[in-house]
Amino acid sequence: MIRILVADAMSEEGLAPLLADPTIEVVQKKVSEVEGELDQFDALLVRSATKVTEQLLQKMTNLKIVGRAGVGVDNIDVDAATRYGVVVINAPNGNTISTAEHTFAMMASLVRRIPQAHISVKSREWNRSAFVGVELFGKHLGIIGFGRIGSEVAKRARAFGMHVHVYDPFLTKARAEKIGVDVCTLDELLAQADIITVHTPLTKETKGLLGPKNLAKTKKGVYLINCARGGIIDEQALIPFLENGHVAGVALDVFEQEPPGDHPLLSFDNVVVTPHLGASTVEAQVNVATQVAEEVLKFLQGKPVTSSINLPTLSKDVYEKIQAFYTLARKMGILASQYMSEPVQEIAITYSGSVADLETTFITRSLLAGFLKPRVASTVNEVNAAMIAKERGIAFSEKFSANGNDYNNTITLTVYGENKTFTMKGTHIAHYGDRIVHFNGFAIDFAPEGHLLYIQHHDKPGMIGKVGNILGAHQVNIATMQVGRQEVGGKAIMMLSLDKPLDDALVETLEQISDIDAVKKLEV
Ligand SMILES: NC(=O)C1=CN([C@@H]2O[C@H](COP(=O)(O)OP(=O)(O)OC[C@H]3O[C@@H](n4cnc5c(N)ncnc54)[C@H](O)[C@@H]3O)[C@@H](O)[C@H]2O)C=CC1
Ligand SMILES: O=C(O)CCC(=O)C(=O)O
Repeated sequence: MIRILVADAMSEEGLAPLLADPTIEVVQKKVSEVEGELDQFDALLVRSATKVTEQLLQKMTNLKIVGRAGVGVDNIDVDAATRYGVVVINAPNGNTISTAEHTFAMMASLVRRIPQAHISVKSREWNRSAFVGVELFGKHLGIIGFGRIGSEVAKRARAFGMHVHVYDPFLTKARAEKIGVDVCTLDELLAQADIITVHTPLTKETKGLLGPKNLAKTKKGVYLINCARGGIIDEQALIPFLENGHVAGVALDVFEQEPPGDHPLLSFDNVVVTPHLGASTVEAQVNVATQVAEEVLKFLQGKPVTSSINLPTLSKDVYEKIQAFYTLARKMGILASQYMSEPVQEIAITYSGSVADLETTFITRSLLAGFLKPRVASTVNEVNAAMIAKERGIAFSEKFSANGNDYNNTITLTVYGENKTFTMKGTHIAHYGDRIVHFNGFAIDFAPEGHLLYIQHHDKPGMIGKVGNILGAHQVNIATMQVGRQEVGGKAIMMLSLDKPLDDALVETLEQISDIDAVKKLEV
């Protein structure tokens, strides 16, 4: 039974695909309520309240995926999750419209002083002259961060007759022209805008982006809005600008600390606040919960996910094309790791023929994961394989060649160890399966599956019989046997596929046979 912990409040309608699956148990409780059973969950779904820290990840030893029902993953230690091989996904566009609309609601509230007027009327006052606002029509709106939400805000601003100026260092000219916005530098935006709204993630570049220096470059009487992340507008820096009237008003949905407690900004009449409500609409909550539930379900069924933060994103089409090579690469990694039972410094992979045209990042990660698995005590998978290889000083590289070496496709793997170098070549043949066609310098043809026994010997009559007799005497049945040699009478190999794993004692017996140089059990 798969167990999923839904640690923050989420739409039941959105969770329906998980709740309907009889193989899944969904537990809707806070982390603190399931402390004793944290090691039993396969997936964890959160919004922004639950902090997915390294300590929590350490306790959730069976965890495979964290789903964030929303955009920002700043409440998740993604680096730690990656180290532990836990996939992190989010729901990037389910709450875009809600947050853009909330930004507009904040903008209107700010310039028409709606919250202040509301409180006044509720206090039984009728003071119309105290709440004269300004129009949005004809005003210059500066949008910092022109992604999903920023661009939806721009569309609405144009419908209101506003002039839109955009600053986003990662915005391509083509996209800006397509949407028809005025792209400018940050300084130009600060100098022109009557209202500035921020829609970037919180990064080390955007933290304090509107701090003392940049606030001083804004127009006198500017309005500021933050419905993105607390800290993009420096809260402390705002105070003198509000006190001296340079900033006419601020609308904040997000805070550096949430909840903000008794924050000095809350005492200003012209500071309008909401408790992180950008995504809090029925529609957005259904959207994000549905997105994240569907993605988690796909992941747990072994299908590709499209909104991962720490895995390369794959479309269904691409996944279907690479799936066979992904499996072949994993098996090659496992075989090579067992064969090279010594420290390795480098893994070189060459993709040749049709596989060279595919998205190979995932295939390479699969090979690395297969290679590292027998060597690493903790979870190793496509999420953390590259990171673990790096940590352990194993360099890896990819090369591509149009020529498939007599096959439609091949993956060639070379592992450089402290004492030796090992090479293997594999291919995938449609409707037939995976084959290893080159192993340790020998041309051969075997399926990388099950209990394999590699024997390196001298090419002499009777070798197969000697091995067969010993295995037969110990009731070990040989399912298949492939042989290869470099030259007549020279070095040769046998690759046997057995019906059961071999005892170490039997391996030692086989090693005693004269003219046998090496015997290795390989389990795939
Ligand atoms: N208040 C709320 O409830 C919600 C808040 N958010 C927050 O809103 C923000 C925007 O979300 P989306 O539009 O979905 O993200 P997005 O990723 O689509 O857009 C972010 C944009 O910021 C730009 N950017 C990055 N660094 C920048 C910099 N140094 N200067 C200027 N631009 C920069 C990026 O190029 C990108 O275009 C995020 O912080 C997200 O967490 C999102 C949903 C709900
Ligand atoms: O879950 C929420 O309500 C917060 C949404 C949010 O901030 C985000 O999606 O980045």
